[in-house]
Amino acid sequence: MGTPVRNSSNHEAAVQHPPGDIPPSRPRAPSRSRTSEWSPTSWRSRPDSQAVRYDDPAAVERIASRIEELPPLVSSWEVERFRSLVAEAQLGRRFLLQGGDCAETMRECRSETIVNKLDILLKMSLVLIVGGGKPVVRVGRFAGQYAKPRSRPTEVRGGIELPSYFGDLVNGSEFTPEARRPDPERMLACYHHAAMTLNFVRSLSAGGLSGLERPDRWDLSFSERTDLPAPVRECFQATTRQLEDALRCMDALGGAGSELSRVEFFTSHEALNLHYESAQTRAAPHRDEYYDLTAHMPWLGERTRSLDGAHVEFLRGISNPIGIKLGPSVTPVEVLRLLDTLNPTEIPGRIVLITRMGAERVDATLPPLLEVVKRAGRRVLWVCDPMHGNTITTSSGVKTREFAAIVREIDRTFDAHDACGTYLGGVHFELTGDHVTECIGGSVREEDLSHAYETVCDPRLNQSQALELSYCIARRMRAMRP
Ligand SMILES: O=C[C@H](O)[C@H](O)COP(=O)(O)O
Ligand SMILES: C=C(OP(=O)(O)O)C(=O)O
Repeated sequence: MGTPVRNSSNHEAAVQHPPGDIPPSRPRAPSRSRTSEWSPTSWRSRPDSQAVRYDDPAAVERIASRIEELPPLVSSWEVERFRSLVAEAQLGRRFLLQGGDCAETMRECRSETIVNKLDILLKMSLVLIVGGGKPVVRVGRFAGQYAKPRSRPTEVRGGIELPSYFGDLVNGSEFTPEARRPDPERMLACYHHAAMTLNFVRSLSAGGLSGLERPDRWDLSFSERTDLPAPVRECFQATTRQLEDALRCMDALGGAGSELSRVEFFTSHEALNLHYESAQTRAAPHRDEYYDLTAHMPWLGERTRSLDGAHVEFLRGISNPIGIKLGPSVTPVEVLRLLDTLNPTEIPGRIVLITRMGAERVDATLPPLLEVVKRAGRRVLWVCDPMHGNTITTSSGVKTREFAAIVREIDRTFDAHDACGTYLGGVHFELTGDHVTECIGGSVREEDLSHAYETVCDPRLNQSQALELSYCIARRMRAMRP
């Protein structure tokens, strides 16, 4: 990592850590003195393939300075705790569940939407804990997932060409010149919406599992489907019985003390708009470490992982755990170079490699990556994102994903890890707790997509599809247990 250049305005408040919380000294962040200088703004000298073309650069600076003064959204000690959990997951002791919107919007910063999102993530995690047999680290794609990388800078509709929608942090999704104009004020508005979301998430999480409905009220009709092979159906039904027993048992114990009664959520988003990310990047008090305090886990996207690019430069200097998306075009050598650059001193819990190959390409593309990382003895957490490699467009031009392809990618990813002797330690989904019709599968057929197609970017799993997936994953985790 580069030598950090300190700047008096970007220090996290010098407060004491809460008693009993993770002390700041472990594990130490890498010394950054070996390579070139790093600062929260050193990314500005590097190419950024997704750079936003603002027409008022002075306004961008003004807004970024304001965000710099505002309180951080998360704290460095929460990030450290998260890192310690990721480190345990890297050793096979935990499983990470990451999920939320493709593109979070300010309009959907509503209590019902947030409650539903937490509810589905909580239910899925319960299925994985009880059915899969591992403690689960819950990570939301929320409270900051407002910026989207796009394949093309502009979009054409009816012969009119406008800038693409790059997420609410940048512009509006409506197809008008006014909405699509990048507006730096949106960074501040999104900061406020992230803060409101996080505030509500924190207060809901404090209630633990107490608000969770019992499985007998969940929609588990998928587990009765006669087209499921009998052993799968039996496994699903056994998982439901186990869940009911576990919750009854927890009630009897008063909910205290068990893994099931502790509900912790961490936040994540793609660290895409570096004006926003660097404005909230602070040095921890009395330490030579910087944290991006917009989220516990920022990630590097498939479109922004170029080794000499701005995003790699920014992420190499912060101490948060970071996700790295890996698509089918990445080479084993590139992966090793990313690890050398982003984790030169092998900090436990630092790197989460999120593979998103596409169901039909996993078998050819994943094993060489697993082998090279294993042979190099690098410590990473492998996570499967079965969404981004499986996007298709219907003949009427609607972006969707097939549930069956998503399950196939997960199954093949588990197979590849089994064959290589590596641990698949997490999954990453675009999902919502609402009853949308964006992905095909279960009760949603292609002709139903228009009923409740609400995403502003890519299609998300709905509540029942997401729940069914958690059963499929639990089944594979169970098989993987010694
Ligand atoms: O979520 C991922 C990307 O932002 C999204 O798939 C890009 O979509 P596009 O190819 O329509 O730009
Ligand atoms: C853009 C995303 O994914 P990827 O970088 O893998 O395409 C995403 O997860 O929002």
